[in-house]
Amino acid sequence: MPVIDVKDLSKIFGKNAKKATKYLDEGLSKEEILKKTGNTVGVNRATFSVEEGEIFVIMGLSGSGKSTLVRLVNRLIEPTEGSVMIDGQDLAKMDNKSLREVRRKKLSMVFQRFALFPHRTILENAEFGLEIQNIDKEERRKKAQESLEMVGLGDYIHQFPGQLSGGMQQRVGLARALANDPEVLLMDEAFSALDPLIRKEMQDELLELQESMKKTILFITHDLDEALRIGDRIALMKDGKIVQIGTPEEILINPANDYVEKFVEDVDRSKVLTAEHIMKRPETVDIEKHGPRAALERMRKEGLSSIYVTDAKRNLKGYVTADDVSEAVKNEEDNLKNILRTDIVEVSEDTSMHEIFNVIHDATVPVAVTEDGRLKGIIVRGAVIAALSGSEVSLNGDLS
Ligand SMILES: Nc1ncnc2c1ncn2[C@@H]1O[C@H](COP(=O)(O)OP(=O)(O)OP(=O)(O)O)[C@@H](O)[C@H]1O
Repeated sequence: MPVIDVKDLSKIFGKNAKKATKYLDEGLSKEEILKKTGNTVGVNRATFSVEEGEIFVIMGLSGSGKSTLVRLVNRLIEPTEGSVMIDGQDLAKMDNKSLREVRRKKLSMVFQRFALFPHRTILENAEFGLEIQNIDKEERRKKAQESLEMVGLGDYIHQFPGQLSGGMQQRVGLARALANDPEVLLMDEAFSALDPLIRKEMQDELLELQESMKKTILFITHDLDEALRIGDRIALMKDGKIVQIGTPEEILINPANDYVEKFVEDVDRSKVLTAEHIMKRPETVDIEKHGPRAALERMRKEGLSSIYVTDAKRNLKGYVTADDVSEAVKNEEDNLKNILRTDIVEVSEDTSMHEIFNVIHDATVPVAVTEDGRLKGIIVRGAVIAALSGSEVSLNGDLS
């Protein structure tokens, strides 16, 4: 069951919501509806679900409806239509008390402007969420301190916000949200006020924290690079509508329409795509079963100038070239061992294209994708170039 399940969620601002909804059904644009009814379409029939432990990013330009959407998710604003389920519970069916409970215990919000109290210490700020839940002092101190330590502020707990840098203040905001130990973190442009370098640091830190804490995170941003960096999946919004939901790779490789394509046009693909997305199934021979003759036959059949060699368990042993194999056949050798070449660069599935590009740029050796020594795939030069330039190519199994 998804932790957050949103269906056909809409928000129309203004007094003529019914009429505006009708126009939406008729396919009128946000602008046309504003002209005709004076109402603003905040969110237009958004449907998505967020799985446990996932970082789901809502991304879009200013005014596309991100903040409205996140406020609908924690029901700070009432939807015009549609439903929000948190852990299978329908927010619309809750009375105020249960709603407050859900907001306090399950959902914690991290804001852009930190929203810290200037006259409270860092520790007192971090324990604020627990304080309003009437958790006793000792326990909330302990929890607040733990979460401050988690974000690397263990030594600053008695300082005041004004004594901390922007990045550190944002950590306090994060620690305050974490002290609640919520299931879901709602992060609304949480890093947008930070300098680019600090921002990147915070993104890294969030990803690192997430490795161990495995929260479900709904992250709002207008920054595409940020979305691509931290999102497991991204929902791209335009004029209140979600125009595409997908992993960063899906969005880059298969943009749903011209808008998305234009949007991602300038992205540095090499930083986002990894070996996994471009690796191909390799042709192999098994060194324990196949000699030069079998290898040669195989290469001729497939039109290859070289072929990978593994053992029966698919552990990568090396590769052999057609020339060497022909020679070995001529000399009636019965083993591939003597002609085995091992100058292969091994990468893992999550090695970035950027790194791979540097490798294939500098060397002519084949690149193999392995995991614990087992051959999972191969990287073909053409695929790297094609992926970086955004086009698809068809490939053969050649090593070059
Ligand atoms: N309270 C409101 N009353 C009327 N219109 C609103 C209200 N809140 C938001 N809107 C409108 O709804 C649309 C979506 O706004 P929203 O703030 O959700 O966008 P956003 O993507 O979060 O933008 P930003 O990044 O600038 O905050 C905009 O056209 C906005 O003008």
